[in-house]
Amino acid sequence: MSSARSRIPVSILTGFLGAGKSTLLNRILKDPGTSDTAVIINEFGEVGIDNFLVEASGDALLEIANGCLCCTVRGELVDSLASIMDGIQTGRLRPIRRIVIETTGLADPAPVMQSVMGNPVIAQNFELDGVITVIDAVNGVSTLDRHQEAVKQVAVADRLIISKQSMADASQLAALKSRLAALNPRALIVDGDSEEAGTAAVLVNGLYDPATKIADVDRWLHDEMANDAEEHHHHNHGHNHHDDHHHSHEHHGDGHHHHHHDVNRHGDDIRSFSIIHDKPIDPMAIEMFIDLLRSAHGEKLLRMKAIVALSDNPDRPLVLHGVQSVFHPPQRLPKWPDGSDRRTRMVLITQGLEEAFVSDLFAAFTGQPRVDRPDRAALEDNPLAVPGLRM
Ligand SMILES: Nc1nc2c(ncn2[C@@H]2O[C@H](COP(=O)(O)OP(=O)(O)OP(=O)(O)O)[C@@H](O)[C@H]2O)c(=O)[nH]1
Repeated sequence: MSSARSRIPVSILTGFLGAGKSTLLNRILKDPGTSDTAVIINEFGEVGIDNFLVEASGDALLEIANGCLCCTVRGELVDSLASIMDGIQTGRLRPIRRIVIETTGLADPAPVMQSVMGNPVIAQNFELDGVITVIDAVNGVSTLDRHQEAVKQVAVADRLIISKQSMADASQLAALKSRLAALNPRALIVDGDSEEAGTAAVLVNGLYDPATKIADVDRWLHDEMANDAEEHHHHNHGHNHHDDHHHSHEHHGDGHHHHHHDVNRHGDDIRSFSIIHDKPIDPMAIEMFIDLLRSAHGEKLLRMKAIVALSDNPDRPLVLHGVQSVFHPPQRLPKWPDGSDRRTRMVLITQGLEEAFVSDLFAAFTGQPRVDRPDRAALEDNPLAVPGLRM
């Protein structure tokens, strides 16, 4: 497997939090043209949720959890690719014709691309075929204004897929398109609602060619190469485990990241944490919890994903998706995806919003008493009793 012709193409699917990457991937994977495609998913929160929302089957799906592909688990990406290669060569895996890597919404795509292009062993067997970036038609422009990662994701793309067009108006869409054209004039723009967007062909882009991108991309990729050279000594950074029920992965310059270029990579105040709850929750309580969170701090809520056990019918969990202050209509699943674990699991990615605020609010609504915090009855009477809720 060392000749250039037999290298396996790798497509990177990226896009900001909640843009619609998993939704698109699910559609693409239904195309028979992807039957020999393996999928690597990187989950940013510490509770696996994406792995059962993406409907790939069996050994063709690998999940890299507990960290972000672009920094903490970069080595794992290389390991995953190596193990896929080994599996094919030893016959443990059926032959694979393409790999899709779905990055987290906050991933800086440059180091992910660099892992494929820059590692000599990996580059012998795999080639980066292209970057597909999903952009949400409703939140796209404001996301690009606020998040450098999103700008990078757009700038490096070979194909830009605009999702949620039916939810946007014509002027929003026009503004987004002109912004995209300025950032990346060469990328193909595809309507996420079109049939084309859900086909295997979308994954095929031809070799990534830094020379055809705007100058900034060259610089990021160049920076990553320089950083790689100095990174070899130290790339183990730990996670911040609080207690059994709340885990956080904080991306800020507090010493988690021992190599300087990772400091502030995701901005000072972006954090990810999860909430797990054992008992079914009253539907009204969850609704009020979401409403309060959203009305008070919607802008700071970069992403929320949850599967919730409701007390009215605990056999049919509720799936919640929030992106900034936009919440998609909740979906009631016919049954639990993985029979054994029926706990409520919630992953939040916030910017400038403390975990304690969210977990205290959740505790108040689910009847777990906390010292010095209003309980649910008090909150229903007077929502402004929540500390931090007054704007
Ligand atoms: N109306 C509409 N909704 C969409 C579209 N694409 C995605 N969604 C909804 O947007 C929400 C987020 O979609 P996901 O596919 O989970 O987004 P993601 O980019 O994988 O999210 P992360 O993994 O958190 O980064 C879900 O509720 C989807 O149903 C679209 O084209 N139109």
